[in-house]
Amino acid sequence: MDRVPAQILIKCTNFAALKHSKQRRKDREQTPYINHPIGVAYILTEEADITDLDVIQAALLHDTVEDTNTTFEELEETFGSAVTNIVREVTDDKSLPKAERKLQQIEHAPHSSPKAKLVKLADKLYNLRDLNRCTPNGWTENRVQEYFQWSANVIKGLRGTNKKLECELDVLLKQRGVLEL
Ligand SMILES: Nc1nc2c(ncn2[C@@H]2O[C@H](COP(=O)(O)OP(=O)(O)O)[C@@H](OP(=O)(O)OP(=O)(O)O)[C@H]2O)c(=O)[nH]1
Repeated sequence: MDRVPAQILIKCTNFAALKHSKQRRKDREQTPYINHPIGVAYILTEEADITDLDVIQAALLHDTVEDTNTTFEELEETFGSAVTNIVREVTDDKSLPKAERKLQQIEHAPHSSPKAKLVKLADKLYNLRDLNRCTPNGWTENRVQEYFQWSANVIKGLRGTNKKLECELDVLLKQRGVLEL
């Protein structure tokens, strides 16, 4: 029997919640990590009017391989290749040194698929808003500013994908006086 959207989305949400269950965000309140992927999916549905189920599923699952013991094979078996390939596109290679990883995001952004670009734009929007809400433990003001600048360089390669998300990001970048290099 065909599964309806509610079943598909709750399956993803439950999978991500179990995988991220022991993780917390870096903010003072140590917010449960799952708030982030759910928030990214929420930005896509509520602010960007995205209804594509593959995109919403990928948003819910986008940090499972990068930040938990989840493998791409596990995602393929559980959610299929369309969703897994989007997650693959937005997953950093954590075996690389951080500077290299950050550079790769800038380089890969313009070559991503439109669906992966949507997830990336919403991910960046969530993280930049989060930085304005609360500075992560141990971050200096300079590190926050550097994160905004680096994000602007990634966002440059994602443009032409979704007007609403890009406008929201522009407001945040402008407030910080950040220009795209
Ligand atoms: N703003 C903010 N970010 C937090 C918080 N807790 C965890 N993060 C995560 O931290 C990452 C940014 O921190 P960095 O020091 O630059 O990167 P790293 O954790 O990957 O080494 C983001 O990872 P990411 O999702 O992989 O995104 P990206 O930075 O690679 O795009 C973000 O989701 C928080 O409280 N506030």
